[in-house]
Amino acid sequence: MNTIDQSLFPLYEFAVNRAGVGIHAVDHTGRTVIYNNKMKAIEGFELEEVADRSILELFNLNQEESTLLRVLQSGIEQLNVKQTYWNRKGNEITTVNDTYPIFHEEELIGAVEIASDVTALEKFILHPLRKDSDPVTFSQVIAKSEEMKAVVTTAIKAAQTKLPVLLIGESGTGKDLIAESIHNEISPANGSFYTLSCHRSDSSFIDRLHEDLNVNEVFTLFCDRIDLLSIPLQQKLYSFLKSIGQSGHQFIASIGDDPVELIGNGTLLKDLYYFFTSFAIRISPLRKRKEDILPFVNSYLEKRKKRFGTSLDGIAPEVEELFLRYDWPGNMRELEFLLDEVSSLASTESIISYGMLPLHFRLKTDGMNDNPIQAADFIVKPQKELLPLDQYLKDAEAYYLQKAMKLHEDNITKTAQALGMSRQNLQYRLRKLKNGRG
Ligand SMILES: Nc1ncnc2c1ncn2[C@@H]1O[C@H](COP(=O)(O)OP(=O)(O)OP(=O)(O)O)[C@@H](O)[C@H]1O
Repeated sequence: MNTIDQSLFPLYEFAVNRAGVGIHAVDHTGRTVIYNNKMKAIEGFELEEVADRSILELFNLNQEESTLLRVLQSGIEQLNVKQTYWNRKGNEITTVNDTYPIFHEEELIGAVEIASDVTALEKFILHPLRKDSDPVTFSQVIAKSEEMKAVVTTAIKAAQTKLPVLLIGESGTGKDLIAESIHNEISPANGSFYTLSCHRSDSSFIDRLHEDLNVNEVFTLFCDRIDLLSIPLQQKLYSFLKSIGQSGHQFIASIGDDPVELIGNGTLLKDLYYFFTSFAIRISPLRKRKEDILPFVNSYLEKRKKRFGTSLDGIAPEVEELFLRYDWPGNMRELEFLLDEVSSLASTESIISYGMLPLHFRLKTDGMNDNPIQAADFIVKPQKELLPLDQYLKDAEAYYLQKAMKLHEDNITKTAQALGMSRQNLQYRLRKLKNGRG
């Protein structure tokens, strides 16, 4: 870069950081060199965590999975690649990515990924099973766990008394579903069910509430994620709610975190919290009530079969085990999304096998083990029972191979070279390990 270019650098930096799309650039070795503010927001990373680390390390990806690396290797651009995933902060994100190789004087010097965050848009696209479906009622809520049973019991009570309700739970736990079920449980029935989505940041929608809601009918108003509104907007909403009075309406709100914490850190207005909290209903994350996973899968497959005549009606034991072990940061929505993806690709299969799971899910869950082997397992201690030598050597081999693979970014050729063995031999041992893990 000459001096003139360098003096323009603050302009470039400003423009990149202000851009409404995520920008991630790597140099020819795969090191991150640009990672703008929007990309940080999308992927839930901070710049310090990203700088000077390869994308393989960052995202725990293998080479086939990373579009940036694929483009770096092939030199061919990839356009309009849609990805849905749960980012570092556990938020569901859908992006459409364009990834370009960058050449300078005919030499490939890096690659740039431009990501458009279409998460909000995606929310408007209904899942196939919810399209044209019957009104949502408690009969559709899967509640095998004690936690979920208690949620349903309290929610029914709230519908009977018509007192305001505050639903508390992570994204995808079913707050929306419970809100709509409460509305449809009310007897005699309320008029319209309005959802006020607080995910948006403009204030005009609160100003328009007086016009948009028909205050002459008895309605249900669900204020979805009030904790995402700024405090001045929460104040505005609170004033509006007080001005219309309760007069038979059902008021429901949802928040994504513990209210005490939210009030403490200034993200939730105390008055608004008290307005809604006649009934505070906490919906636990799915990882804390795994009994609900398989009933949900069965009910999903049954509904899909009925509606679309698909042949899937169960899951293989190894998939079942994986589903029960996985933590589901995106909760039921993540599970539902995964089932949508698998079933849309299925043709004549009747059972969901491991091989039918999408690559991104297999990669996330690969190596998940109840007791992953740790270095400390090889230390011989007087109070520890000794393992038979065979077992010890097998565990040591597994540990050593895993570490060696990680060191070489899961590259079989490089790892085999470093360990002084053939690729085939390494592949055979890795396969054996994987099968042995069952
Ligand atoms: N217990 C359940 N039984 C059946 N379906 C469920 C259950 N919980 C969640 N779902 C389904 O999972 C998906 C996500 O649920 P929902 O949209 O209600 O979550 P949410 O907590 O409102 O998420 P967000 O905070 O992101 O708005 C929906 O399609 C919903 O029908």
